[in-house]
Amino acid sequence: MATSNGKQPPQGEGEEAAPAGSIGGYESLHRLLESNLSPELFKEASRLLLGLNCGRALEAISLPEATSALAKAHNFDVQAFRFDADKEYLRQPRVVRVGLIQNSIATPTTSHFAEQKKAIMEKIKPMIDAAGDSGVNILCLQEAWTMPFAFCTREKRWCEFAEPVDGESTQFLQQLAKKYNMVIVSPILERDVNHGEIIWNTAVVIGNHGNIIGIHRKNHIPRVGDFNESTYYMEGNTGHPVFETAYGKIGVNICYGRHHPLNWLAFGINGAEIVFNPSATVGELSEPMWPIEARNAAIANSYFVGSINRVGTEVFPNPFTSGDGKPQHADFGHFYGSSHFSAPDASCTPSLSRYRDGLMISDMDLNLCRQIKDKWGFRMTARYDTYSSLLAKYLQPDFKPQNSEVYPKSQAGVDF
Ligand code: BAL
Repeated sequence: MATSNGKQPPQGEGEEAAPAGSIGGYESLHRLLESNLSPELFKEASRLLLGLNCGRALEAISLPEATSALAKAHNFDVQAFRFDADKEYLRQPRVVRVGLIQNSIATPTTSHFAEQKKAIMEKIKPMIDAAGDSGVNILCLQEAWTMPFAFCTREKRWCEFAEPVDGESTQFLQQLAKKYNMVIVSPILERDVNHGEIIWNTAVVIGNHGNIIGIHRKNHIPRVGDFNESTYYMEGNTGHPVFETAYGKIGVNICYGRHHPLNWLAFGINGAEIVFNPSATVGELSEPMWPIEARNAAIANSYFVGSINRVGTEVFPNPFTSGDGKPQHADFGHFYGSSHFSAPDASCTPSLSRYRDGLMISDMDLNLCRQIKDKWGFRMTARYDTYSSLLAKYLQPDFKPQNSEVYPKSQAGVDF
């Protein structure tokens, strides 16, 4: 159920310009197609783009009026869909309601840091209330949600946004987790007070009783485009933890880690049923990849994936360059939102807007994970022994790729 019609007509002559980040005035590709195709054609396009769950298109689910009222009052979108599983003889359905929040920053990056943080918390509070009012069991926020994604600047003053695992933002969310009996995944900039106050890109997992279940630190740190995150933090040291929550087993693959299939695999091997991908990424760099990588991870690992990306363009006081010879600039470009869920059966929800704040909710029957494992047998047929020995060899200094130079032609002239 969407609160905004999402069908922005293309801007005609003299009309105000299309919203920044829209697709010619439309919120998303899905909305563009919905507005320009016949219902029959749109249904076919949706089938091809979003797949089918249990043989049918995903059904939207209706939410309480309180949720719609909050969305309208605070100008964010809400969409909600349901993933079913086949009925089983020996197991009851295990339906979990999961939410994703995407948002822009709330004040300019030139504002006082305390004001920036406070304004973001005030902005997402009604969105979390909407999730709570809707009965969301597990909610995930976006990467480094408490701050602008300032890691392009290489300026170390932005480290002041870093906080201990049990710091201000965790305390803010613990109250809401208890209030709504909701697990909350909170990706922040962590100040590791027990290890020289170094900084990590960390997801704090807060239990539905307001307890801190655990943390995960971003495993893979980008050195691409303006993403100068390696200036601030190192690769994580927490492995691939899967957190046993009251509602199911969850993992967190933070942003750039989505480009690494083995990262996704490790969470699957550790038993994840839902893996969240809290991210911050921009169109020119990654948008063609965005709908593919998480969906493929869900398929390959037979689990659900919740992909979250922030929205908006964040302009910083001091220009910087990407070190690519191009002119200096003061922003990353447009963070394109497009948060969505992917399922193990290759179906997925439409995406949230490319430019508006939004809450995406999904009911998912976790029984689907094992049903797809049984159907496709990807874990069974994975031949991990083959790949683990190849990787072990690859790590040796004297490794040589298996190709014709290494394996001389056979008598018949056929390469091995
Ligand atoms: N935060 C890194 C950007 C990307 O992987 O798309």
